[in-house]
Amino acid sequence: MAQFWKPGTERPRILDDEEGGVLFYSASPSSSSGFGYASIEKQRQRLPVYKYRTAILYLVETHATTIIVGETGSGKTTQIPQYLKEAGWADGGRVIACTQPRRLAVQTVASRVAEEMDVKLGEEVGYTIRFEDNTNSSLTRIKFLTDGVLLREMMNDPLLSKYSVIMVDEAHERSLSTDILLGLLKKIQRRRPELRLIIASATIEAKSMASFFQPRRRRGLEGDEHGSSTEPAILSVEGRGYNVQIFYVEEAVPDYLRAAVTTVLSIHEQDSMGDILVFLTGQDDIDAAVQLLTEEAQNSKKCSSDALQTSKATIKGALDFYMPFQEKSVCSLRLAEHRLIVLPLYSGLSRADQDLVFLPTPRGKRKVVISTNIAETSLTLEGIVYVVDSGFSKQRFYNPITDIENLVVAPISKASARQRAGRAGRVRPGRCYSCTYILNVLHMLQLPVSLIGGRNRLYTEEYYVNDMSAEGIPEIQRSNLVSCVIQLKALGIDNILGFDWPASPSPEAMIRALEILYSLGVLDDDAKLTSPAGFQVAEIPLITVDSSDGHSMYDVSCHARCDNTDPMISKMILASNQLGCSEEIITIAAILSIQSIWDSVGGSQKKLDEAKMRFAAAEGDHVTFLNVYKGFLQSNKSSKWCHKNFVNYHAMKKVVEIREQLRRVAQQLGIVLKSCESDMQVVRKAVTTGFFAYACHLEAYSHNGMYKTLRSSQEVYIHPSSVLFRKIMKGEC
Ligand SMILES: Nc1ncnc2c1ncn2[C@@H]1O[C@H](COP(=O)(O)OP(=O)(O)OP(=O)(O)O)[C@@H](O)[C@H]1O
Repeated sequence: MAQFWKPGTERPRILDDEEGGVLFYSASPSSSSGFGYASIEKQRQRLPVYKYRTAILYLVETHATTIIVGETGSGKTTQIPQYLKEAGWADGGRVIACTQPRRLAVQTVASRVAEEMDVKLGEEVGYTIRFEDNTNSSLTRIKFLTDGVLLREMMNDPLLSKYSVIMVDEAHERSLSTDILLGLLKKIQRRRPELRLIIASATIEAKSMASFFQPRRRRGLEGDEHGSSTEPAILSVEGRGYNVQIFYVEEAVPDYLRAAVTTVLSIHEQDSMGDILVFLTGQDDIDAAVQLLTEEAQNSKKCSSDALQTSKATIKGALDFYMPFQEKSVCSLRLAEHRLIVLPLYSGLSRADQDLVFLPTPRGKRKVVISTNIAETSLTLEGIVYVVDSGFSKQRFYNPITDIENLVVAPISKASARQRAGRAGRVRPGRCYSCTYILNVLHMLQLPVSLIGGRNRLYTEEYYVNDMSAEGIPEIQRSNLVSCVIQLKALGIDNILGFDWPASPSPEAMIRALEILYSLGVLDDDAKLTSPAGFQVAEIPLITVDSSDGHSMYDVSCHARCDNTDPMISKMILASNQLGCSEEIITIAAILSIQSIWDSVGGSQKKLDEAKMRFAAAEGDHVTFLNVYKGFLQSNKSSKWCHKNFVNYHAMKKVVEIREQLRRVAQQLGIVLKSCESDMQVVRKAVTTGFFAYACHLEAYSHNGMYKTLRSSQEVYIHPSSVLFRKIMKGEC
């Protein structure tokens, strides 16, 4: 059977690498035992990483960089910062930082560590994510933050001088921000030899990471003036919390979404109690899965008989429990009657909706969390026993020649699959039902992966066979680099092409990014930030949600990952100040940050199109968005109104949340908050000021709505989800 990972089998140990000068350190493997309901201190001591406490502290003391590889759930994230603090690394006002690629992980891990240390979150242990700083400058000693936020901190403190140790966690993810951060930290180390770096992950290629941190001019192991070695050390933490059994489907499944839903129902019918975590790709998939689960559960005999046996009081108790959050989710209410509580989890949800997944499951119920890869790393959801892995995620792919960035459903890497499985087995044994086997089958049969359920339209066999690595392609090599360039420029890195990257970006993408920034007036003739526009654009924090579960393919603009900067949106906001339409443009910017505000699941495509037409503006989607937002406010932010108009209530709540944050940023930048009332001409001008690089013209001879981009004569079409699609088809535009 084509299994690529079996739990229980020995993970290959990392060996000495004398040539590369990498030190290997291994303490005796730990034997993990059951946790039971031990005190928090006992639980901490039973984690595999505990046996390595002394070794970790020794390596951090004696090496500038330590790379720690340990199984998921072994205790890297929650324990190592505490060990460092106990050993005095936070004395004298210094701070220990631990970065995460995702905001949700930052918040949950920080609260767990605060709980373990029995301190109030925001004091000794705090966190910072974009727009939210829950730290105290004089009290906080352990700080969790996204890698993007740490990059932003460098704008004020380029050497990150308050930090004694920086732990870059989940480094295998190789997000854009992580790679920029790693390059900059390496630079900082040269200026601050006393700074300690820890690079941690369950699935990182430790040797290649170590060779990146090798000093260019080898100074040997005798060390620097601080008595520590500049050679990186690698530590392998052996052992895991609980066993996770892996199951693969025997044959290729035609539709991973249906397969995932069926697996959930069969677990529910056949397996013992325990919550289920399902990994799908994005909001659309997840909403569809919730819908399917509802329908299937209603047809399920077992569920119905269970529902009959469940006393009314129990049902009512469960409904009351989830009522504040579920009033809009009719599906979940119906499923609660069948003992299943289904909760979506993606970054486009408001924080309150995301928090639901952490609530304890009511007695006699089973919680099903359907998530994007937002839950793939660092999260511990206590009740999870079963993981169902679709084997896919949404990934961005940028083509610098056509300047088009698409977010496509693509196969995940082995590293991701291990991380997903690792969400089980953290507080009790678990099981992972993996659908990733279908990829191997297709590979063996030499079939294009795009055959799977028709969901992988842009994924070729050639890509799979030749390019897909065990760890996935670093984001920097498949992204638009506009936001990355502006960040480095803002940090005073002028020679971007000569920057020391862990993985080099393509020169074409880099040149294209420089071109765009120059044309936006953000960079001058010497490729330096202009004043004030360039600096202001760099100041506006990114407003898009995590791209990893992000945007529809319609949004081909440069939406970047969390806590970055999106210069086109920033430029649009700045332009709105002069044009007197900042209120409208901030609304548009907030909506652009959401995957979709439309509810595509509740009914037929025809009904959705009709609903869209009720808001449609001749000017296009941006003005249509304003109409939807206005309607939502007029309805008093009603979920019923959303349901009736095929508008996604969760998304609209998130829009309101982001809009508020953006208004605050705009005010800080001195932008006057002003509405242009009904003058949509100025709104269009502001949008064009930001996004003119994507201007295109309708080909006169074209009968099928073909446009060509002004810049590269690339053929493009209006996306079917646009309100202009119908008009163009009817020849009205
Ligand atoms: N919120 C929580 N509730 C209960 N137990 C938790 C919680 N967070 C962590 N734990 C326990 O601590 C263990 C270690 O978690 P930690 O996040 O430190 O592991 P890790 O090695 O960083 O794993 P990963 O790489 O998967 O994030 C978990 O396996 C779990 O047993």
